[in-house]
Amino acid sequence: MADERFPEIQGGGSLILAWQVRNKKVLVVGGGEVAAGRILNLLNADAKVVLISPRDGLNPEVAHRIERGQVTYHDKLFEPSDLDDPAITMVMTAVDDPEASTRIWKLCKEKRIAANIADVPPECDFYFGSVHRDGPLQIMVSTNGNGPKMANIVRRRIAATLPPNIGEAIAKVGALRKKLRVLAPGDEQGPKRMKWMSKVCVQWSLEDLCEMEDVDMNELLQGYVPDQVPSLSQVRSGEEPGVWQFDGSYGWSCVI
Ligand SMILES: C[C@@]1(CC(=O)O)C2=NC(=C\c3[nH]c(c(CCC(=O)O)c3CC(=O)O)Cc3[nH]c(c(CC(=O)O)c3CCC(=O)O)/C=C3\N/C(=C\2)[C@@H](CCC(=O)O)[C@]3(C)CC(=O)O)/[C@H]1CCC(=O)O
Ligand SMILES: NC(=O)c1ccc[n+]([C@@H]2O[C@H](COP(=O)([O-])OP(=O)(O)OC[C@H]3O[C@@H](n4cnc5c(N)ncnc54)[C@H](O)[C@@H]3O)[C@@H](O)[C@H]2O)c1
Repeated sequence: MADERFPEIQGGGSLILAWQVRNKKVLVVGGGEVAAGRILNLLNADAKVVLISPRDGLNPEVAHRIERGQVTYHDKLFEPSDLDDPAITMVMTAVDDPEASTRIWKLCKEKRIAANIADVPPECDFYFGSVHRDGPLQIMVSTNGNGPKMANIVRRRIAATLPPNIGEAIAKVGALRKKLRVLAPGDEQGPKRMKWMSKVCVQWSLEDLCEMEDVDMNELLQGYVPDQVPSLSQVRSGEEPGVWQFDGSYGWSCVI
């Protein structure tokens, strides 16, 4: 029976997460075009990438990453012992050899290592999606295996509707939240902190958030204790929010 108070379950989706791989070892097998995309995503997430692929099949982008020392490279075909390092948290294969792929997948399952075998959905613990990135903002679109190209099209459409400065505004909010946690540390402040931050995000325009400098943040934070959210112009003029100030203009009102 449906109960309007709670969301209906819609099975068949993926659990979409933002996996933190910073400084964690991820093994990539294969050095073609698909691997180049995987490596880019991993490096953007600050992972330590270990790449196994014979030099003669390297894609130019992958070769560039190796030259720059952005990945740890082993010029060879995959061997089972490559999975012996217990620091490996994830494996991605993008090879043009389905049998090798399946062997690697089985070994990963024995070792309980999460794996993505490009092009073989039944052998994926996780799928990739189409990602839009703007500074700290990431948007991933998944069609859950139905239409990867459609994921690309939807992602582009979404990106086209976003304000151009949204990433910058979010970065400023991140800096403000950091400062707030220093000013008002502790778990007991949590609910007040969260409410106040939400108000700032709702009441300030994206333009004002982008414009916010370090000194403005410090001034704005003065509003935290009295639970007020002054606007950027109030912050800059030192006005208090909600306090009427004479702006130099007179108005008339007639009540008949
Ligand atoms: C999103 C993206 C991310 C990325 O890989 O980075 C991604 N595929 C992308 C492109 C793409 N892949 C393919 C085409 C050719 C056109 C077409 O088939 O549509 C194009 C288009 C192109 O190349 O432009 C071929 C293809 N892909 C898969 C199969 C196997 C199969 O379906 O059985 C086949 C062979 C089908 C066949 O033989 O017919 C499988 C998967 N591909 C996924 C992700 C996962 C599901 C994501 C989802 O459903 O949303 C999943 C399940 C597993 C995985 O690989 O993680 C990236 C776009 C990024 C971007 O441009 O923004
Ligand atoms: N999921 C997707 O989005 C998607 C899109 C296109 C293609 N694919 C599939 O992904 C796979 C890779 O595609 P590609 O275009 O990058 O292929 P590619 O042929 O350009 O590259 C394959 C790479 O794997 C290396 N390789 C082969 N066997 C190896 C082994 N045993 N150990 C280590 N390295 C090995 C090769 O030397 C080469 O560098 C293919 O199966 C392709 O059909 C997936």
